[in-house]
Amino acid sequence: MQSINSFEPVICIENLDHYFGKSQLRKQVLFNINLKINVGEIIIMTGPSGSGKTTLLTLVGGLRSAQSGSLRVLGRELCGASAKQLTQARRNNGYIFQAHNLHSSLTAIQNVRMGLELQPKILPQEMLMRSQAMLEAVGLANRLNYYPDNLSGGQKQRVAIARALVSQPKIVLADEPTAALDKQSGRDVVELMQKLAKEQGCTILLVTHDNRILDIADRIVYMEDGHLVRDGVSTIAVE
Ligand SMILES: Nc1ncnc2c1ncn2[C@@H]1O[C@H](COP(=O)(O)OP(=O)(O)OP(=O)(O)O)[C@@H](O)[C@H]1O
Repeated sequence: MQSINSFEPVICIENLDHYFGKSQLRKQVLFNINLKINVGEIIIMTGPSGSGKTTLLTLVGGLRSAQSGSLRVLGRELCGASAKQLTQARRNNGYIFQAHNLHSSLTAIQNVRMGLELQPKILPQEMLMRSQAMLEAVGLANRLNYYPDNLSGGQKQRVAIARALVSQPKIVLADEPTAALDKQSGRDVVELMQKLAKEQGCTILLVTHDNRILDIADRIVYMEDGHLVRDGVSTIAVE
């Protein structure tokens, strides 16, 4: 197995194309994407609806197979990777989605604990302790045994963040994490992600339409019609 050295970007995308559908219905949705993301960077990917942001995020996350070009994540080539290799790659990632995807029949702490289920060799007691510590870190120490239905939107998204980060993933992939939140909750959630990620030294790739959070990024990449048209340092100020 290849391993990443400290000089290699965490995510290295070269000449990546992607197609959906077969034969006459085949449609190209990503065109010659090139992007390098370094350890600890927070990258926001933005651009119009249908421009290919989620497709690119899911490819990086090993949630779908890369077909053409090169996509190296933590030193592993995902283009042409087997299902087993993709499963392996997914274990290094934390995922946060717009609709938090919490299990409604599990309490906050049980949901967070799910984030550790795939990790080998963690004792049940340690799982609980780490889940509790993570919920404390996101300000939910007094909500450990609440079910999602009894939490606000912002609190649910904080549980989802705790679940994504409890395994101390090297990469966090977030798709519209603030879309369902009001302005203040959205800001709180991304600032929390930023703080925890900096503490853990993890890299964040975040897709958003939310202009109010662009300033948390180290770099913003802009997608249009399947092309990555801009890649630059964040200079955006929040009103
Ligand atoms: N499973 C799929 N099968 C076929 N086409 C798809 C599939 N998923 C996405 N597409 C198409 O690929 C293109 C890119 O979609 P994608 O969801 O990546 O865009 P996006 O920039 O994330 O959009 P949004 O901001 O609305 O979420 C669109 O034309 C979409 O219709």
